[in-house]
Amino acid sequence: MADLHDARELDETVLAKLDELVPFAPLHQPVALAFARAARLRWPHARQGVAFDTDFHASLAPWSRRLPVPEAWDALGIRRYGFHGLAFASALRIVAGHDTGILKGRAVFAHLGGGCSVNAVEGGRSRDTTMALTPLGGIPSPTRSGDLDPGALLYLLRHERLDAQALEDGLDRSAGLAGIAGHGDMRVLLADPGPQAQLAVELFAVRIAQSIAAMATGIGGLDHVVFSGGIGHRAPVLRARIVARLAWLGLALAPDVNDAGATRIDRGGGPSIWNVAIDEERELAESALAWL
Ligand SMILES: Nc1ncnc2c1ncn2[C@@H]1O[C@H](COP(=O)(O)OP(=O)(O)O)[C@@H](O)[C@H]1O
Ligand SMILES: CC(=O)OP(=O)(O)O
Ligand SMILES: [Mg+2]
Repeated sequence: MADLHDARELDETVLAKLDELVPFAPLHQPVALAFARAARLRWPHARQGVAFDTDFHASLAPWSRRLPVPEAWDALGIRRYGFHGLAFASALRIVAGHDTGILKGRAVFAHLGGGCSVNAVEGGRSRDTTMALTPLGGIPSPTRSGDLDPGALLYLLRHERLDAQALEDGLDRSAGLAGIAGHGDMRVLLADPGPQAQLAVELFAVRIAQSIAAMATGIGGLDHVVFSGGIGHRAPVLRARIVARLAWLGLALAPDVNDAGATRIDRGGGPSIWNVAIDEERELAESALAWL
């Protein structure tokens, strides 16, 4: 994984390396590779390129990259790589179009979609991020657990005799919001007054607010907060619940502007707060242009 950085030609050698990474992202990698192979069959004479969702995180701080595991596991590649790099790059590009200050300041990005992660960016470079080796780590997502006590997995393996497939199914597809409330659609959960739906939303909002504060701590402060993704961009109520928990950091929304779904949504005076419709495909295309 370590040598797959910059965008490049997608040839058979790179495809074979990407096949080896399927175990790290079972929800994502098989779909992306099937699509790439179908495109090769359909357009055999076209040149095909690839850009990596982890690439934005090549600049992670050493204390973020290294996981606190035995040295021998680190040598196996058990490290933080981070994901949603195309999403964060797009969000950064959009906000920089309004305020170039974000390229010099301390920013925390909350990308809340099918998968959710929070990212610390200092001077335009990623320094820390909540997802780690796989898109299962970090904050909870609609159907993924996020971080757990690793002892819980040992207990399930050893005493409940769950195998790796059962753990993967549970953690990737039946956990997160869906684990608590039975399904992971934030639209439905926000409209559901039932206790399980409310617990799921509250847990989600608190964990994200905590992660924003934690990410800010790693980069020594907070000048900008940026929301993106299907939930982050489309659910003003959730943004309000998250930001309300960060008032002690000086964050304050302008409620009308937030409800209207505007791009800049803070009240002024504290860190700026942004709400952006990202374009991951454009980031892919920009990477491809750089490679060509
Ligand atoms: N109006 C909305 N309010 C709250 N959540 C929404 C809204 N629209 C979409 N979502 C949620 O956004 C998520 C999908 O986010 P998106 O970034 O589009 O997905 P993906 O990561 O799969 O590309 C789904 O969990 C969906 O429930
Ligand atoms: C990397 C990742 O988790 O992507 P998504 O949020 O689109 O599932
Ligand atoms: Mg996504």
